[in-house]
Amino acid sequence: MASSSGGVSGQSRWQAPRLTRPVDAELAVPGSKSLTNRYLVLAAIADGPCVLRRPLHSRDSALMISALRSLGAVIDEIQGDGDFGPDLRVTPLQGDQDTAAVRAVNCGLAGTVMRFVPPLAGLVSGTTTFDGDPHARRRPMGGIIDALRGLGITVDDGGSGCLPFSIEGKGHVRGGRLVIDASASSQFVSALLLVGTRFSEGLHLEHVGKPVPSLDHVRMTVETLRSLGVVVDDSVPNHWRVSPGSVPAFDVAVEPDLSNAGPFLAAAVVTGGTVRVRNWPEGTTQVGDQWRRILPLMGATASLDGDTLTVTGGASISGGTFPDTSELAPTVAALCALATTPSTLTGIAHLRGHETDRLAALAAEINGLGGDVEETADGLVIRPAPLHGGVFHTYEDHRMATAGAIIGLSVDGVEVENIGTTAKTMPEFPELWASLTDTAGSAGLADTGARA
Ligand SMILES: O=C(O)C1=C[C@@H](OP(=O)(O)O)[C@@H](O)[C@H](O)C1
Ligand SMILES: C=C(OP(=O)(O)O)C(=O)O
Repeated sequence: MASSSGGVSGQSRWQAPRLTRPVDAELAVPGSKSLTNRYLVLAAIADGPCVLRRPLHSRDSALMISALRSLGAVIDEIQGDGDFGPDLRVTPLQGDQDTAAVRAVNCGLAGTVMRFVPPLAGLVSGTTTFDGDPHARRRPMGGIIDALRGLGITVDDGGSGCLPFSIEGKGHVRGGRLVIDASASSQFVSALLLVGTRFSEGLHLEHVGKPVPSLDHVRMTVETLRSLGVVVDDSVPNHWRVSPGSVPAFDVAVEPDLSNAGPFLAAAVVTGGTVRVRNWPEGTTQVGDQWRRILPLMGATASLDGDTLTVTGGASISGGTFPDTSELAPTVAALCALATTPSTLTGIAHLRGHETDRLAALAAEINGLGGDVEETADGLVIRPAPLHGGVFHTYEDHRMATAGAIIGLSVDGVEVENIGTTAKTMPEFPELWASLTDTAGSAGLADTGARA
C-alpha cells in the first residue's frame, strides 16, 4: 500500500513498454478516488463510527485522511479483504476540538481535498489554513470561497480567490439559500451538498453562470447522499436542496475506480487484444462506466458478464466526436492520437483548471511526438499523424502519465516523465502496467511492427 501524503516524486523518465503483440490480461484496479473521498467526508460528519471497505490508498486519499484527522476525526486502518490495502474505520469529528489551535490542511494537488474540506472546516470552531502544491494555487477556488462567505464564514485569501487561505469556523452553519457560480468545477457543488445536511437550515444551492461541468460527479454526490438516507431534491436544473438532518453511521464497500480502469482497457484497444477488469459494478454513478459506450465507438467490443468487463480491440482505432468526457479525456485523447480518422473532444474547457491545463498539455505532448492536435475553446481536435518517440512531459498530472503510457504501447521510444505522479490516484500503476504488458511479451523499444 502506498499512502504518501508528501510532495510529488522526482522527474525521472520511464520507458513506456512497447508492444507488438495483443495484450491478453485480467486485472482488478484499486478503489475509486471520488467515492473514497466522498465517503471519508461523510463519515467525518456521521452520527457514529463508519467503515470503508476496499477504499483507495493513494496520495489524494491520504491527503483527505490527514485533513480530516487535523479537524478531529479519528481514522484507523483495519484489516480487510481488499487487494490494495486495509479497510478504514472513521470515528467522526466530535464537538470538542481545541479552538485555540490553528489546523493546517495540505491539499496537495487534490481537487476533492481543496474543495470538499473547506465547507467542513466551516462547521468546526477555530482557524484552519489551506495550501497545496505549487500548481494547486492556480486551480479554481472562487466558487468555494464565495460560498463560504455567503454562509457567513470568514475566509482570508489575501484577495487572491485561490489557495492559500484560512477559514474561521464557528462550529455551526445556518445554511439556507446560497447562489454560486460552479462553471469552473462540479466539485464546488459536491463540496456544499456533502455537508449541507449538517447546516441548521439545510441547503438550497443554486448555480448561476455557464453550465456546471462534469455533472456526472454531482449525480454521484446526490446518489451517495441518498444511499445514506440524506434527503436531496435535484428535480429543478441548477438547484439542489439538501434537507437538514444527519448522516447515519454506515459501512460501505468502495467500488473500483472505473476512470483508472480506462488506461488498461485502452491497452486492449491499442494492441487489438483483450483486457478483462474484475469487480465492475452492475450499477454505478462513476463516469468511468462510460468506457462501455466510448470504446465501442472506437472499434472495440465491450461486454459486461457478471462482474467482469471485457474489452477487445478492433482492427484499428476509429476517431469520432466525444462530448463531455470529463476526467476520461486524457485517456480518450491518447487513443484518438493513435486513431486512423480524426476526432473532436468537446465540453471540456474546464480541464484547463485541472492538475494542469490538460488541453494545452495534451496538445503539446502529443504534438511533441509528431501528432496533429489543435486546441479549441472547449476541447481538442486530433487528426491522424505518424508518431515518433520522445519525452512525454506530465506536469504532475497522473492522467498525463497514463496517456503517455498508452501512446507508448504502439510508438517506439516514448519516455514518460515522472511516472510516480500516478500515485495521486493509483500508486500501483507502474506495477499493474508491467503485469499487463507482460501478458503480451514486452517487445522492447527497438521492435517494430505493432498493429497501430
Ligand atoms: O467530484 C469529483 O470526485 C470529481 C469531479 C470532477 O471535477 P471537475 O468538475 O473539476 O472536472 C472530476 O474531473 C474529478 O476528477 C473528480
Ligand atoms: C481532475 C482530477 O482530479 P481532482 O480530483 O484533483 O480534480 C482527475 O483526477 O482527473
